[in-house]
Amino acid sequence: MKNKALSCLGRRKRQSSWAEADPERVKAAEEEEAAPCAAWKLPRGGRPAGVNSPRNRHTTTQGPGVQPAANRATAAASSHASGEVCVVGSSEDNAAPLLSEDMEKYSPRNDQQHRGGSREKTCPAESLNKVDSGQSDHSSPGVQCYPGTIPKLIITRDTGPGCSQEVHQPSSSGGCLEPHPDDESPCSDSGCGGSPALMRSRRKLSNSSSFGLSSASSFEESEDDFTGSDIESSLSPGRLSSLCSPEDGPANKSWQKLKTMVHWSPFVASSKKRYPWVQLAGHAGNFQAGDDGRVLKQYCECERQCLQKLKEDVLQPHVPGYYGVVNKGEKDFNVMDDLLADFESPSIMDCKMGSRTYLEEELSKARVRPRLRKDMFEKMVAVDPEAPTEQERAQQGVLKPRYMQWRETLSSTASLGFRIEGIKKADGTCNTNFKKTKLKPQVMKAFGDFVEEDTHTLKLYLHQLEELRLVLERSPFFCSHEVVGSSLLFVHDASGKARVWMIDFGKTVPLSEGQTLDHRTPWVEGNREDGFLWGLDNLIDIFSTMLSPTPSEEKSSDRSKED
Ligand SMILES: Nc1ncnc2c1ncn2[C@@H]1O[C@H](COP(=O)(O)OP(=O)(O)OP(=O)(O)O)[C@@H](O)[C@H]1O
Ligand SMILES: O=P(O)(O)O[C@@H]1[C@H](O)[C@H](O)[C@@H](OP(=O)(O)O)[C@H](OP(=O)(O)O)[C@H]1O
Repeated sequence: MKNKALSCLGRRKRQSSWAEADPERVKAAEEEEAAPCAAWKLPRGGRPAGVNSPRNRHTTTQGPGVQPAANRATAAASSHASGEVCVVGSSEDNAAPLLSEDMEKYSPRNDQQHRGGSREKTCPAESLNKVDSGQSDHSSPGVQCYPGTIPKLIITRDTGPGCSQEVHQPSSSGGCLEPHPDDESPCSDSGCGGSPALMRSRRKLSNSSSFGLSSASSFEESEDDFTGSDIESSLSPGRLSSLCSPEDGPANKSWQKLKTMVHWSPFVASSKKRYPWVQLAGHAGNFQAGDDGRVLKQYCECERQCLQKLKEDVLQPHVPGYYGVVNKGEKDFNVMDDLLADFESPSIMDCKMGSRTYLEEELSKARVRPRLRKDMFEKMVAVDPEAPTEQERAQQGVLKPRYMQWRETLSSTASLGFRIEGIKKADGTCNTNFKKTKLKPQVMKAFGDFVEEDTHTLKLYLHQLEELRLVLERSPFFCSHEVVGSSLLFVHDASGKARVWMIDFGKTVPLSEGQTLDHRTPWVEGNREDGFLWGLDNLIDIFSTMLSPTPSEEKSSDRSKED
């Protein structure tokens, strides 16, 4: 187990495509926003059970986070005058902007107890322990100053998809903060000072990343990325098929090759049967093939604890089965069910859940050790060259919370409580260009495309989501954990099966004894709410809307009844 910490530290993210949503589609979606129902055409189906159910308590685009977020922005704006605040996000964007003021003003009040819950070095909570041990008390709601230099956190002023503007205050530090390989939030690879950039830079850079391949990593190829040609020459059992989007621009040629391979040359991804393994999102190199329909995921203590606890929870049927830790080569892995194993040429979608994608402890850490992320700066520039502030440009780096918030407001995370990370369809095509998929009509289009506009599949998914919500609402595990960065994995195939599972517990951490979350209350730092159920409510609402007849369909149906 000596590599536990390293295994999480060493994770590396294959960058998503920079060539984001097709402007035509964005424009169309924006137009459709005005008439969302009409924008969506599915073969007509009956209104499924649960549609417009009173359970959908937060079924508007705005959701519960809007007002408080706006309030926070307003509050921050006034505090800004005092010189403590850095920048204020737009109140229209539904985001829950984290302000530097917030970072200093609030703190997770129950963290001491919370941290006691986790002893392992690799758990995010543990890294927070280290952070706080040398830190002054942040528990009072008054402005608490960390006795060091904290670069101002700059909040994206989001005026719509692809339209980022920032206002910024000069950093008190004035200088560039060097990334540091130490001080990492091990499990999450996050640390808000960022993943260990130096460590990362020692690794071979992903060719695929450079041209926008999203996250597809290799079985038994866990450390090295490969180019299209690498893959082509790797048509051997145990290799992973790497996928990218047809919209990825310069990668098109490689993508074509990959697509063809995926389509025609399935690899052995499991001894259970032959099929191409697909990793739609996440950190490259995190997965390897296991036996008997199982996969090995790079060890993370936090995730181990969750998967272990989930074996005893009502959520168990909705998460991958867990089979402990194995050591392979120099590394430890968590062994879990391969959720694709029982499908033939599955279509897969990964939706990252929640209104926030970083843990509260990551913020605490950022206060203590703010680190600039060059890789994140580059990812930001690739999507929107105008996004970084002058200062960030000068520093060629951004703080991780700033990047994460920018991603959240650019996509639907902040406004809907979930975002699409990637979609792979049965024909092998794969799209990970969803960074700017933010508006409901855009999301609906993506979902419609994913299910090939098949009402039956949509209904199955809706049913699964409603069932999952019921279970989540009574799950002891769920109410006692801050669930951040977890995804819903949607899988269906031509046989008529469609399933949804919850995956990725690398940033799911226990609350303090007796504390619970409802996962719908808007987040204010310290309350640890994650917006997971709010996002699920919105997902359910969207699936329901897609299955509802449009007003014109209703009219014509009324007319035919009259006739
Ligand atoms: N048990 C599983 N069975 C099948 N596919 C899986 C499973 N777990 C993960 N995947 C695939 O791998 C992708 C990434 O998974 P996951 O989110 O767990 O990785 P990660 O590296 O921890 O991601 P992140 O960067 O969000 O922390 C998913 O989108 C899915 O395609
Ligand atoms: O999707 P993108 O734009 O590539 O951005 C990544 C995404 O936000 C991941 O969720 C995050 O990993 P964690 O959730 O584990 O923090 C990763 O941080 P990282 O680079 O520090 O791993 C980011 O780079």
